[in-house]
Amino acid sequence: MTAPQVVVHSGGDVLAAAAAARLITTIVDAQHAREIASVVLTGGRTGIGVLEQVRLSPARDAVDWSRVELYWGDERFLPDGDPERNETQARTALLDHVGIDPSRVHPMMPSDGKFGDDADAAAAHYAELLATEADAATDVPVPAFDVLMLGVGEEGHTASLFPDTPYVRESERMVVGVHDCPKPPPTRISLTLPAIRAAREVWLMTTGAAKAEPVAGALGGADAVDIPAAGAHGRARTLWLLDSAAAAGVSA
Ligand SMILES: O=C(O)C(O)[C@@H](O)[C@H](O)[C@H](O)COP(=O)(O)O
Repeated sequence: MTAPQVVVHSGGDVLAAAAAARLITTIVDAQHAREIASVVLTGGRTGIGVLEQVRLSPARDAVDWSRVELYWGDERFLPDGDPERNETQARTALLDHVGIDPSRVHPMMPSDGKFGDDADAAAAHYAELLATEADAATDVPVPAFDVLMLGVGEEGHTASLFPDTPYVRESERMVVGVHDCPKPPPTRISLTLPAIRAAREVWLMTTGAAKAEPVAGALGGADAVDIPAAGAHGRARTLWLLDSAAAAGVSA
């Protein structure tokens, strides 16, 4: 397991701009090394704010967006195009503005898709998709994601893995339908911790005083069942990108 690295920014706006710059260079480097970069997006204000900053950055043109493979770490199980879907928000923030190859964009199924309101079937379908791109570099059936971004909830959830649930304990399946979530909407689809850990780099990005407790807990060695964000780490790097309010409880 990679030891977490912590970068503290003065505020949320700086964090979003700095993370956007980091994402652009990470994609450029991955394309240089491996032709195609694979990136896992997240929902939430911080994750979407980073995508907005990528859109606003002139450096975004350093990326060949047609060679970026895009996945999601979790999705709110809502109808296609719903403004609360992580996919919809990512498209509005960035994807509609750059030359993405539509065949390389892999959203999780909406609740009015092929599987109707069966989130478990939609999750199994996403697991099958990930398995078709599985990479020998990981020991699980998912791609070797170059970078996987995550947000952190006030009670320590990450992706849609909430504390003390069967989903955060999942060790076999790569993708799960998540039910009865405390954060709306109640039904979601999420990568599990084993799938998240297949990523080369995992970035946990969060801001604000309300996140100080889970951040301190996760970095202080909490069990992932209690603080799911504590269980998210990358094969090569685990990076916590925080503002000073969220980092308030982290010991230097
Ligand atoms: O779809 C979602 O809701 C998420 O992916 C979720 O895990 C989110 O990233 C955190 O709840 C943080 O959200 P904020 O950045 O808005 O606090």
